[in-house]
Amino acid sequence: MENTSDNTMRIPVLDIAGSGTDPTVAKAIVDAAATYGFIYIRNQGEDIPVEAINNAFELSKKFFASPIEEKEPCKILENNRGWSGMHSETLDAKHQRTGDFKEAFNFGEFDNGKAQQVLSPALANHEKAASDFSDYCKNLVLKILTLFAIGLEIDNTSGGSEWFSSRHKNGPSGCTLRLLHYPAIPPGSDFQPEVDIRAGAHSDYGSITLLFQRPGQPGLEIVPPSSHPEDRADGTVVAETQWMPVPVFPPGTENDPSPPILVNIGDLLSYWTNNLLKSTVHRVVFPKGEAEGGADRYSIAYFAHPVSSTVLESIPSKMVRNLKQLNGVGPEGKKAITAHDHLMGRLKASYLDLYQDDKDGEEERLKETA
Ligand SMILES: O=C(O)CCC(=O)C(=O)O
Ligand SMILES: [Fe+2]
Repeated sequence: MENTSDNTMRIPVLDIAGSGTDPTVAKAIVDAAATYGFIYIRNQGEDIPVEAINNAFELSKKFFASPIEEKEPCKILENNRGWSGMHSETLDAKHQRTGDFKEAFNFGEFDNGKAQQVLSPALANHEKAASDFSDYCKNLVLKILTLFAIGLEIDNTSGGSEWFSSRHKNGPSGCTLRLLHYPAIPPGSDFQPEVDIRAGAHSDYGSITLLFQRPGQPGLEIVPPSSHPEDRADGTVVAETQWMPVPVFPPGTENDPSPPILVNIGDLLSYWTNNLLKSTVHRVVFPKGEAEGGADRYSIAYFAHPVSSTVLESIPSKMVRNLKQLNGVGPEGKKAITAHDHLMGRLKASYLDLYQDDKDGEEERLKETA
């Protein structure tokens, strides 16, 4: 692990433009995912045009600035699509006194450029742009998954470099494009800086997440996997969780036309790889020392999931299989579950309210979204 002079660890910054199947880059990306669970992908516009990212953020601003009467009709449903208002989500219920200081809008998968859900007027006017952005994200995900398969040396006879990417294509999945808005604190609110948080500590659910941040809007923090008590080789226990800030522009990228895209591993891919790739806990905090009220923060996340019917079977990679006894996490020797089962398990744990009165209609709806 790379240690910097101020004793913080640095998430690696990789440039994968033009390196579709380069084994050296593939090894580097697997290493980063196994050590940190987070990777910066430098973005100079080759994989996702800078303009497409800027436009997506403009659309996000327009949507969140629109009146509540326009947002209400697209409120989030059991299918995980739609708008969730301030404090409606509590990502770390054990430690939060109130819900996250954020609102969000989830787009599910598009079908031929059309959203399969209710859109507010602000979004409906730019449906095609949102769909194109979602496609850019998906293509970058497939490229990264190809590099993972190469880096993990998946048997060629079993699918080789296509092993993950082929399981993320040609079928409905839980892939979600999420716009996020963390408003400045309105004067007179009962915001408590010591306890309140923009997004509580959590890990993501799917295979990988792409995260887009804006210049001048920091706040993301991670718990590096190596600082977990169980990972300490000398057996010492870390008394407090070690949070490490994740800058928007890490060293070397300051002059890039757009911040690097953060890629992080979700719970499903961590499970699938017997915890070789790490699903890292992260959160979003209010920047310290900011003027009272602070500033709005916007981010965009693309949560990639395998096709819902994908069986999370053992991965034909020696690197992964060698870990099967070590971590006690993973599909080896367990009843096979699908990507859909895995996602539903995680969603239910986080959104109890949404699923509580839901016993009867549940089966039907699960079939619809599967
Ligand atoms: O806004 C961010 O920077 C992170 C958001 C996030 O972690 C999430 O939505 O899962
Ligand atoms: Fe997250």
